[in-house]
Amino acid sequence: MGGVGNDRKAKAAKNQKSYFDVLGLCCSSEVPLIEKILKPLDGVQKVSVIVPSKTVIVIHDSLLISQHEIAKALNQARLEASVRAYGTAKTTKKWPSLYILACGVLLLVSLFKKFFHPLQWFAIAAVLVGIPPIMLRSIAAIRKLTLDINILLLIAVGGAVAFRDYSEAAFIVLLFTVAEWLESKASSKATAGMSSLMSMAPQQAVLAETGQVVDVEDVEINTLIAVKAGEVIPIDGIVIDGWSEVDERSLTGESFPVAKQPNSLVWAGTLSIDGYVSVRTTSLSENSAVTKMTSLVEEAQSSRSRTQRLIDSCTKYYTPAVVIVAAGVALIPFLMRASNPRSWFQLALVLCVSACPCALVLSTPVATFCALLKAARTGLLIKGGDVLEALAKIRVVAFDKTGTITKGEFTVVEFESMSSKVNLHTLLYWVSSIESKSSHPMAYALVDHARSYSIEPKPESVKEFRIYPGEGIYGEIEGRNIYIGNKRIAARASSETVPNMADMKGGVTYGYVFLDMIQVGTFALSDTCRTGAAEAIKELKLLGIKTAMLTGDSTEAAMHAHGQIEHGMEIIHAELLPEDKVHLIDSLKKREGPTAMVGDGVNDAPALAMASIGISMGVSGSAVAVETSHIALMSNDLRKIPKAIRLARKTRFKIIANIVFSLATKIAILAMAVAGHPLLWAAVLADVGTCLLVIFNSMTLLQTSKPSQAKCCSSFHNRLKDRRLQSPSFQDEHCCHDHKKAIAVTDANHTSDGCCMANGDEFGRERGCSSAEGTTGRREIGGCCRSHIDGYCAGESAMVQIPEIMTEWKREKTAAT
Ligand SMILES: Nc1ncnc2c1ncn2[C@@H]1O[C@H](COP(=O)(O)OP(=O)(O)OP(=O)(O)O)[C@@H](O)[C@H]1O
Ligand SMILES: [Mg+2]
Ligand SMILES: [Zn+2]
Repeated sequence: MGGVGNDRKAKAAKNQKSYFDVLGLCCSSEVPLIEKILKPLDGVQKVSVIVPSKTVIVIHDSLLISQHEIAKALNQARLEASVRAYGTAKTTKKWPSLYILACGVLLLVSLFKKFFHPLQWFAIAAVLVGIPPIMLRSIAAIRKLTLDINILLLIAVGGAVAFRDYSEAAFIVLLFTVAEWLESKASSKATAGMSSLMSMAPQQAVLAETGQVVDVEDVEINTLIAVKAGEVIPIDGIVIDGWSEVDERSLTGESFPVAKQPNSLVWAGTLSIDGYVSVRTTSLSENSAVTKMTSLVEEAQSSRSRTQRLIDSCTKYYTPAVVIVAAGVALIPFLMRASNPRSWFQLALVLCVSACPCALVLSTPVATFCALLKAARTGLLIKGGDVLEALAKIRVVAFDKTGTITKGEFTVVEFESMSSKVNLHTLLYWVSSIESKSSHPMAYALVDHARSYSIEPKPESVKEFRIYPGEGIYGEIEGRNIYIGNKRIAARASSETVPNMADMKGGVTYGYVFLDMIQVGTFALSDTCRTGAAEAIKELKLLGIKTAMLTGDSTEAAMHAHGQIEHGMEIIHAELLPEDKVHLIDSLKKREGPTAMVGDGVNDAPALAMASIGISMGVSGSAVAVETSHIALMSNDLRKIPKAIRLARKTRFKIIANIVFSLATKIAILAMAVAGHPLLWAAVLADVGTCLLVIFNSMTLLQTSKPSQAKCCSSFHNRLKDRRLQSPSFQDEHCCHDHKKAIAVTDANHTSDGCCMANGDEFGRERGCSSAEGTTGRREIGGCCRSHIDGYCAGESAMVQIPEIMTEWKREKTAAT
């Protein structure tokens, strides 16, 4: 490890990010308190508070202030803070504390005062046992000049005691402490989800050459690391040697293992199930996809959505206003010597308790948090509550073609020299050398094609290189000017009109090679649509959303892709320049309403930025696209898009329900109080009860919605875990049979699980495994023909999804031979 690594480490050690579990954080009204405590401290740079999971994240200079000092500062305000060890979820209080229990028992005893009057004093004891934490937090809040629920509650309890309603006072204290405990239990579930995101990547890596174990922060780019079966990959990289199956669920949400061989990309935080691989790292640990993902989820948490900002600014005035009114209600009749100051006083206390806006304040962030967490777990990175809100309103989804609807993995169908002066070998050498400087998906295919003729491209011999977006490329090699691209580049290179090749063959992308104004070559490329693209478009239609295809490719290629996705698109535009895409998105936005754009970032980053919501094809997409987009698909499964929209709509519904519910209860309690029934205990119950209900209502977003999928997958995972204990009989087939219907219609994962029987024609067509083949006795495994498996490995190279069933089959086969 060189000096750079040490420097970086020194820097990292200085600016530390620490996580604290703050159990005493009961509602958003305490956020300002925490900020007021921490911000003035020396060395504290940034404080973000995640209310739903009771987490405080502090970026601080570890030389100036330690984690423990920060925790201590929080604990002085009785916030029950503790430093969260890396990646561990906090241990939740399974049982309420002894104080809460004692408070409850004492209150119960006091209820027998009717039989023996002095028992009423037990209620006072109950208050005394239960109130200290509330009192201490109130003192801290008063010191920082903030008004929070603890103070309001203290006033209410004080009032009840003043009226000698000892049981009522005790009841309020008990209600509040029990509710707090329940809340912390509920939020721990959310925290667990969050820390499982955080702890995905291990902190140490094994160097492949020496076997030495080092901290991941010390591992530099291009270091060889070793990953054994059962280990989690520590840093993003590329497989150099070995073979393994990797469970990428943590990152992509896909629950099927992915086969990795040399040249496959692997991601930090994913689990190597079997085999051994050595990996050359391609990023620093702090830049790996999973680290970015967690920091984005965190950022999304601390950035507030529009609804939330609105609520926050309202409640800023609400609490003080209600407290002032309450004071007026209590004091004015008293000063005016009204006949019954007691009932006025009670009304004032009810008002006071109702001044706590916690349920309303929680209504958006908890729902947003749960939705974002749920999304992240399914391989969807949504950057913030605002995006979620906008997503629910989307009317049109526009798709880029190459690399988005199609895989962007071209194969060269034809490559011909058209001039007697240039032989094929030379032409391939020129073309591949120039193309090796381009990152267009077509370029990779052409370079590979040349390699298949044992021609090694030499990018260093290309003198001048230019990219014409939407047209092609230009390069000077060995003193010759060469243009490669579509009809447009042909027009640029020469004044002659080129023959329209699409008339001759159909449906593939055609290219031209020009040498000094003369056409010297043609080529034809083909690409296949992604699995699930057709389904995704159908789903969007069901949601009432229009779909559009915007492509820079030829009309023929666009129509060909359109045919493959069952003619589902409503709007198609081909032969677009990057700026045309931007204009089209703009006009779609004006004409149809909020428009989302899905792209891979090759030439469509400006369109992604113009769209109401830019969705990028995740890990395989370009880095720019992932940065500029609002949503990133961690796996390239387009079916995640309708899923995301459903989630967004559901979240919006939950938020509205939360707001209506929390406002309605407040209004009901206030109305009753004004009408002459000031029920203090009911006001407290309504306050803490709505808080809890809002949390539980939002947490239902975390649940998995499809029971059929859950069933099949969970049995799959159980087998994955202890597969060695299980007999290798093919229960998979069984599973697929059982879930046949559900799988064929709904489940994203199962189409790739090697179960063609269930998926019949569709599968066969997509994988090049016709049903005819299937029936001619080649169905060797789980009802899948053999050519199918090969098709898998060949077709999807890096992102192959070889299901367990196939591995097991392979293993059995090797055992047999
Ligand atoms: N490096 C290249 N080599 C050969 N042809 C190219 C190259 N780059 C672009 N072209 C030609 O220009 C056309 C338009 O390219 P552009 O990148 O705008 O769109 P695309 O990626 O093919 O399609 P989409 O817009 O759907 O992603 C391509 O279809 C291709 O014919
Ligand atoms: Mg593209
Ligand atoms: Zn409250």
